[in-house]
Amino acid sequence: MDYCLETISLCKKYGDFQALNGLSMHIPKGAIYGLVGKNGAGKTTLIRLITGIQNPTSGEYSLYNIKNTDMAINKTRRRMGAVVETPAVYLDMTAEENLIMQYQILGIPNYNGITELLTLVSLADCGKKKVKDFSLGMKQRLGIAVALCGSPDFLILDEPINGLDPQGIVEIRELILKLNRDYQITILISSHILGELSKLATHYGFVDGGKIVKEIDATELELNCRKCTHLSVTDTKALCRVLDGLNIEYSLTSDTEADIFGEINITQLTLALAKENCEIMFIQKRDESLENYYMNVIGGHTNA
Ligand SMILES: Nc1ncnc2c1ncn2[C@@H]1O[C@H](COP(=O)(O)OP(=O)(O)OP(=O)(O)O)[C@@H](O)[C@H]1O
Repeated sequence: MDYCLETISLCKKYGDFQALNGLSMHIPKGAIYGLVGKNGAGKTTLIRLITGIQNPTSGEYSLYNIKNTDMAINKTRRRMGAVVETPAVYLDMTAEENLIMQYQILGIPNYNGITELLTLVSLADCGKKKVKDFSLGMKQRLGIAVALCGSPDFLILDEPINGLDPQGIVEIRELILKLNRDYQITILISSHILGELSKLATHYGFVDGGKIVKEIDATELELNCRKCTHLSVTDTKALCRVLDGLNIEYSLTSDTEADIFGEINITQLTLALAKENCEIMFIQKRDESLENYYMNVIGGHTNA
């Protein structure tokens, strides 16, 4: 497998505190890798190490097969863009000025790409506006544009949707998908908002107590998780008779509600229930699978 980033037993100590405790992870090229973990699990620490903001206490990592101890790592890091913690933007400058400044820092001789970048992050009409007047979502998108200035093929986003409203979340999601699909950018997203991650990620790493406790790709996760159809009916006894007759697995969750596992034919079920004078009041496909899976994986582990 061709990895964009591989870490081997990474450790980071802050004084006596072991923030990373032998973390090994593998991000395939082209992936959207969801780094999932509760507060304090070590996500930001990992990102600080791989972006070169801090050094590991022990262990190593390779970026595009270049080890962190290799002299070439600084050059290779230029293939990486990152938004760590809060977007690195200057509030008293306009969006355009922020991008010009980043171009200058990177030594890019002309500013031709700036209009395209602003368009890409849906800020084309706001280039001349001061960032202090931006919404949080706009600041986050500008932060991503700044991270994209050097045309990286690996983008790291630390909790990119924290604090955003639903519209802001959709805009960031669409941008991430576009960068991955149209620009072939590998993306690492740290988040604890599982429902949102599950709409994006092709791979997951579950981190707890400073180490990865499980890595899994989205297809494997799908196979491991049970989707269910949740429904509310007027008569659960009738529902049980019908489901038993159809040999369908289910679980009653209240006097009127049940979860049905596996694929069901809704028409067949509705007709069978009607014959028993039972009506369906409410029906919904549920996909809490990632959350359940996460709880099972994390269960039994505690922070170091
Ligand atoms: N500079 C530091 N000095 C001491 N301890 C630190 C330092 N930075 C982080 N830690 C501790 O290391 C642990 C991991 O922190 P980290 O920020 O990596 O977690 P996280 O998974 O990103 O959590 P969150 O979602 O809250 O940002 C935490 O217990 C934190 O208190």
